[in-house]
Amino acid sequence: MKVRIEKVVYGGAGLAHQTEEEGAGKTVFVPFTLPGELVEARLKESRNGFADAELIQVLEASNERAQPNCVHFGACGGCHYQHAKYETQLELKTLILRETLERAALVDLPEVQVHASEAWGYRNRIRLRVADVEGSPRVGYLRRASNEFLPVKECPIAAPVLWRAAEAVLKLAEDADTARWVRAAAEIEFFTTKDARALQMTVYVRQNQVPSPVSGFDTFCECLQGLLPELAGAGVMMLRPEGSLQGRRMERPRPIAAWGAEGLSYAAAGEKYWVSRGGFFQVNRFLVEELVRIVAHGRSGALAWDLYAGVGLFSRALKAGFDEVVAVEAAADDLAKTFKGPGRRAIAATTLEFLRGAVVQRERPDLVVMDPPRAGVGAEVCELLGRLKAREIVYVSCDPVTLGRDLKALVDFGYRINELHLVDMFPQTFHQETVVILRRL
Ligand SMILES: C[S@@+](CC[C@H](N)C(=O)[O-])C[C@H]1O[C@@H](n2cnc3c(N)ncnc32)[C@H](O)[C@@H]1O
Repeated sequence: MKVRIEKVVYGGAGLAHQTEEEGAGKTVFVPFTLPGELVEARLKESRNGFADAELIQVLEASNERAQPNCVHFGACGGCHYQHAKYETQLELKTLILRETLERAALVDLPEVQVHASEAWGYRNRIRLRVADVEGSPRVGYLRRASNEFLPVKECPIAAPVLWRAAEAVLKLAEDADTARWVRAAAEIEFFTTKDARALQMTVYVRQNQVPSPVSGFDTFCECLQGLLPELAGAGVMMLRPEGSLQGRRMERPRPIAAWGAEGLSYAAAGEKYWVSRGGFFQVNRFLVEELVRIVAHGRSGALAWDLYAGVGLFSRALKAGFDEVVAVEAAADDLAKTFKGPGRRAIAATTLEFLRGAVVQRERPDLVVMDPPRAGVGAEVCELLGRLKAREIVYVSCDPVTLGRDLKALVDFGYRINELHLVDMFPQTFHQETVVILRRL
């Protein structure tokens, strides 16, 4: 079938309508296409009124098309926009953000301020799968829209040291002393600092494949460090056997071996953050400073709350302008160790637990910063914030759909959207990071 792409939607696909003759005007989603393009596509899956299609060929290409930088683009599930020039990716994301917020019934939106990234080599963390291909271990990601392993030989969105680390691990599969650790690994995660001088590795091993003795992990890491001097520390996490009933419900990896440093000291925005192995840190090594500046710079008052604080990235920057900063984080081990001293309080709690208590105490911060996971903050958090009446809220979001839902609730509780920032933390992918500044009316 031939269709003309009208726009690109959240998720990365182009949207088109089938002709009346072919499909009674049904909406079709075709990946790797751009607005205005005429494409030939094959229908894959049809739902009520919608269909997913596979791109066969571009018949009339957009001027915004670019040559993908990675040989795996299209097959790999990681990237969605390498076929578009970087400036075009930013425009697409801006349009998608506006449209998603408007669909959530938000009106009078301010202009979107766009903050671009380096387009390549930006990721400070990658998590690779490891699988045997024709007798040799290979690393890779998941094939697009499937659970199938895709062996890869490059990942140009990752910091080069991360890919060098993957190659060094595979090299150790050639040595009888170290091969068992590579063969036992189900997944391997690498995390590096902004300057790429230090690196952490986490090896995920299935319970029924743990090499014995586990003490041999030290030798493995020492050999790896010989090839990769940046390696500062490493650990082994045990996963439940694949397909086990418990594993499917909730898989909590358990540490079973460790070598070297337990985390990395990550220098960003004039501070040093301690990130334990496996702990959260913003993934784009070039945009962290910009993100911190948008969230915290120039804000001041008596009391600020940093909800979903992670390692305290925003909390520390906020301390420059506030007498007291309270950082709230559900997994607060690193935060509790590092965010202390006069005017600094780290609280190990969920945001909801914290806010329920704060309402009872009648606390009233000047500023609330919140950076939740994809699911957003949800209805009860918005309602409690509506009662707490902070002067300003800064909402950092990685999902425009849940953001729209939460913003609508906050607007209904008396807030106005003053600034909208698109901070492109994830170039080449459909993922987008938004910072919204809300003020009380
Ligand atoms: C997107 S990260 C943001 C971290 C931090 N703001 C930063 O920039 O480094 C979300 C954080 O929220 C934490 N978290 C998840 N659910 C939570 C909850 N219900 N209450 C508090 N923290 C939560 C996670 O552990 C994670 O550290």
